[in-house]
Amino acid sequence: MPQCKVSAVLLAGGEAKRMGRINKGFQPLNGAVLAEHVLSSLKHQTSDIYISANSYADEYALRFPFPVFPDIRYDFLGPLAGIETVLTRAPNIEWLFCCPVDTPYIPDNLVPSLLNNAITLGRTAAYPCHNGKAEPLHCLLHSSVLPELTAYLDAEKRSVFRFLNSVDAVEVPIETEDDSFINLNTIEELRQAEMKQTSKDSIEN
Ligand SMILES: Nc1nc2c(ncn2[C@@H]2O[C@H](COP(=O)(O)OP(=O)(O)OP(=O)(O)O)[C@@H](O)[C@H]2O)c(=O)[nH]1
Repeated sequence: MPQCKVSAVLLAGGEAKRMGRINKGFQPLNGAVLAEHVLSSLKHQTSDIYISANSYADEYALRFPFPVFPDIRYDFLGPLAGIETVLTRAPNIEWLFCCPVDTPYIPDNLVPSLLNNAITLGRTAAYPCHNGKAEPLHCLLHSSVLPELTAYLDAEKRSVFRFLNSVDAVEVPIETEDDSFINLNTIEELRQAEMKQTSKDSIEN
């Protein structure tokens, strides 16, 4: 298989309405903030990292050593707008793995699995399916999809899943722990995740 470069975008440009519009990625969970959990996994799986942020772009730029891009259209058109921005502004992207800031437990072999499947099948996009549920926000895209993505957003379409199907993305079954794609949208969900991890730690020790 040819050597491929995979970049990552941390998607942190949403409004976080269900969390009261606070800076979701900076909320603590088990000794690190959400963004740190995701970034540490991305560092092992990708060659360079970009951050897609809007309201809290300055905070991200101060805290993390990665380029931060606010959406180029206007804020809050959804995650595809952040992905379009990074594909447009970041230099030399070949493949881009997209990852929401609120999924702190992504599996360590996720990016290689998506890439292997996309390349083997000659596709320009891939996304995981876990426990029978598609996870389109954790997609891998080849940079060549940018014109289709721009046309899709110009047509005022927003669904990530439908976009992936329109570019014939491959769905990749991922067998891993149940919590791997857990998505924390409220303060209550964050608290529950913290409690679950604490009780898991005390059972293991
Ligand atoms: N760049 C960018 N990212 C977005 C946008 N909307 C959502 N995201 C990101 O996409 C991921 C999934 O977003 P959602 O959970 O649907 O939205 P959210 O803003 O995080 O939360 P809610 O407002 O409560 O729905 C999160 O990582 C968001 O930060 C957007 O307009 N631009």
